[in-house]
Amino acid sequence: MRMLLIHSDYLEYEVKDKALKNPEPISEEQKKGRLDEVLAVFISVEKVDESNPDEVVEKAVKEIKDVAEQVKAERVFVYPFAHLSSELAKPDVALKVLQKIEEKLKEEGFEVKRAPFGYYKAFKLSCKGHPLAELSRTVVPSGEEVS
Ligand SMILES: Nc1ncnc2c1ncn2[C@@H]1O[C@H](CO)[C@@H](NC(=O)[C@@H](N)CO)[C@H]1O
Repeated sequence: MRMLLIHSDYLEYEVKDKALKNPEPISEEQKKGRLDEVLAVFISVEKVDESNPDEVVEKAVKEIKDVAEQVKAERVFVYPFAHLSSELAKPDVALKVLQKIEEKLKEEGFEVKRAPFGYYKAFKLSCKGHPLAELSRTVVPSGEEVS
């Protein structure tokens, strides 16, 4: 899994079109979303993660929590982003992983939104620009190699 973490004044998105034949079903309300004072986490779930999705969820949540504590962010925006890897996991696995990351971050006490999966989306982001505002992390199941 590849993650790009951007500490932001805000992130907002608007769903534009289907990017998959069967995207995640969403309500009218989910077609737009915004969070202020947020750690935006753009995530590409990778094929290597398919060998142990639950473990990669745990590792990702740990990394996100660690960065959120460093930048003092209480909100997290989980953003499916298929552009950080050329070895993507299948959509059904990827969606489940992203849903679990969202769920576990909420259990940790964060306010969390997750952008809809399987769509083209317009988005606006205001990066804060401090030294820890732009970070990347890679997590893989134990025993797998980071490519
Ligand atoms: N392995 C994967 N990891 C993360 N997201 C994934 C994925 N496989 C499919 N998606 C989702 O389907 C859209 C089309 O690839 C993706 N859409 C996007 O990445 C938008 N930024 C538009 O390009 C994403 O929602």
